[in-house]
Amino acid sequence: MNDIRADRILYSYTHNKPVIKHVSINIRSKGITALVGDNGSGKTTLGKLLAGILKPDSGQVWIDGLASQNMTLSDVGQRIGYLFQNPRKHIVATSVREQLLVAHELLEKDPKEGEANAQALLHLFQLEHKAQASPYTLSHGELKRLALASILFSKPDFLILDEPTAGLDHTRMIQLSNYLMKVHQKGIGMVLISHNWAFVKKHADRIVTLEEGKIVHDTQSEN
Ligand SMILES: Nc1ncnc2c1ncn2[C@@H]1O[C@H](COP(=O)(O)OP(=O)(O)OP(=O)(O)O)[C@@H](O)[C@H]1O
Repeated sequence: MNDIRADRILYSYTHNKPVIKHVSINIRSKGITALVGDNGSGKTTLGKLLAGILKPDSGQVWIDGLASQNMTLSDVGQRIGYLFQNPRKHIVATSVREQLLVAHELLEKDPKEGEANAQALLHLFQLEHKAQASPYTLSHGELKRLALASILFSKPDFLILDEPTAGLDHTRMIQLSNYLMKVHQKGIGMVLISHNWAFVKKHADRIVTLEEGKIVHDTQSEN
């Protein structure tokens, strides 16, 4: 996948109150970029704009060379996996296993291949014992892992993860770290939106700081 590029994007939820103010940024498709900043500085909004979930009021976001305005959610979903801050937003099925397979079935792909992929992800995210359980009975950490697994199921080229460590205990956080490193080694770049400084320092090769809807720092990390 090519880089994601934002050109002077402006975005308001409420008329004339922009929360993203003429932001330009080029996100390298193989890198790990952290978006940091205070609560309300616009990180989630910028993440959704870069993911093509929100469309800018003015300016342009280019995803893999295509203008986000002209892309459907399915177009962007095939390229970018977006993890919502609230993992419940991902749940569309009545069992953990089904949650992973649902996109595959919708696309009418080979069931055997889907089953093998689901099994591998359940194993990786230590959810095998919950395969038949309802997603609504999972703990927050389990739900977060399921949400990540369901994003990765469709093998996106790029990930945008909004607060991936929130609600995870130390052990789960280390597991997530290890997993993201494996994903990155496969050439998948990501944007990490996070308040977890240790996590950001460990993974990001670039740290972009937002303040009131503007980029105020953009630094390469020592990684
Ligand atoms: N759906 C919405 N409707 C109206 N205003 C919104 C909406 N979502 C966010 N905002 C406002 O937009 C601004 C930026 O919010 P955003 O969630 O992007 O910030 P953030 O940096 O991700 O914050 P946090 O660290 O708390 O997650 C805030 O002032 C917020 O109140």
